[in-house]
Amino acid sequence: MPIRIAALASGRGSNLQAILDAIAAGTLDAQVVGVFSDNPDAPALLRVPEALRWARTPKSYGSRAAFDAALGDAIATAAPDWIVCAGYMRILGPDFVQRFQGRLLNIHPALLPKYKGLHTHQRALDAGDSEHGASVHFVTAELDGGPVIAQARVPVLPGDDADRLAARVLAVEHPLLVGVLRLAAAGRLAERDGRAWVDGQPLFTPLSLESLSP
Ligand SMILES: Nc1nc2c(c(=O)[nH]1)N[C@@H](CN(C=O)c1ccc(C(=O)N[C@@H](CCC(=O)O)C(=O)O)cc1)CN2
Ligand SMILES: NCC(=O)N[C@@H]1O[C@H](COP(=O)([O-])[O-])[C@@H](O)[C@H]1O
Repeated sequence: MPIRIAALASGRGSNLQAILDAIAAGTLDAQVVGVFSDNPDAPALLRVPEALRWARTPKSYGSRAAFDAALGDAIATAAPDWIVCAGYMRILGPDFVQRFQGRLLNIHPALLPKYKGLHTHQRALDAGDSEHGASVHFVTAELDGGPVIAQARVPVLPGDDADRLAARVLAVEHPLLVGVLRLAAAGRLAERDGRAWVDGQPLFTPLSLESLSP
C-alpha cells in the first residue's frame, strides 16, 4: 500500500519533484496527496494537479497559530501518513508540530546540528568549512533541532560562492530525501523518545546517503 505524503513547499519545489519522479519511476511506493504552501505563487504548486494544491497567504490570518491551524486542518483532510517539509520556509508552531508529531520530516541544507535556520551555505563558506551537506530530520518545536535521520556530505571547493555550493547540496538533497521516504514507505522509520528509530533500533548516528541507495 503506497504511503500518503503531504508536501509543504514555499518555492521552487525541486525536492517535491524528486519525490514525484521517484514515484513515477516506481522506486518510491508512495502517493502525494497534497501540496501545501504559504505562497500562492510557489512554482512547487504547479508540479501537481490543481485538486492537490492548497495555498494561503499567512498575512490573511490573525496569527501564526491561526495560519498553522488552517494549514493543519487542510493537511488532515488529505489524511497523509507523512508530512514532508520540502523547502517550506515558515517555522511551524508547537500546536502544529504536536498535531503531526512523529510523521513530520524536513530536508535541511546543512549538516545539523551545524547551521540551523537560514542562509546555511553562506554561513558554511564564512566559517571556512571544507565540507557541507544536507540533513533529513524529524520536525520538532525546536527549529531544525529534531532527531536527524540521514545526512549527505559534499565538499566545499575553491571559488565556491553560496549559489554554487547550494547547487551541489541540492543535488544530494533529492536522493537523500527520497531514500528516507523509502524507509518510511517500508515501515522502517519511526520517531520515539526524541530519537529516530530504524528497524526497531534507535539511531545514534545519522544514516549516510550511501546506506540509503537502493
Ligand atoms: N517548528 C519547526 N518548524 C520548521 C522546521 C523545524 O525544524 N521546526 N524546519 C523548517 C525548515 N527550515 C529549515 O530547514 C526553516 C524554515 C524557515 C525558517 C525561518 O526562519 N522562517 C521565518 C520566515 C523566513 C522568511 O520568510 O524568509 C519565519 O517563519 O518567521 C527557518 C528554517 C520548517 N519549519
Ligand atoms: N530551512 C529550509 C530550507 O532552507 N530548505 C531548503 O530550501 C530549498 C528548497 O528547494 P526546492 O524548493 O527546490 O526543494 C532546499 O535546498 C531545502 O534544503
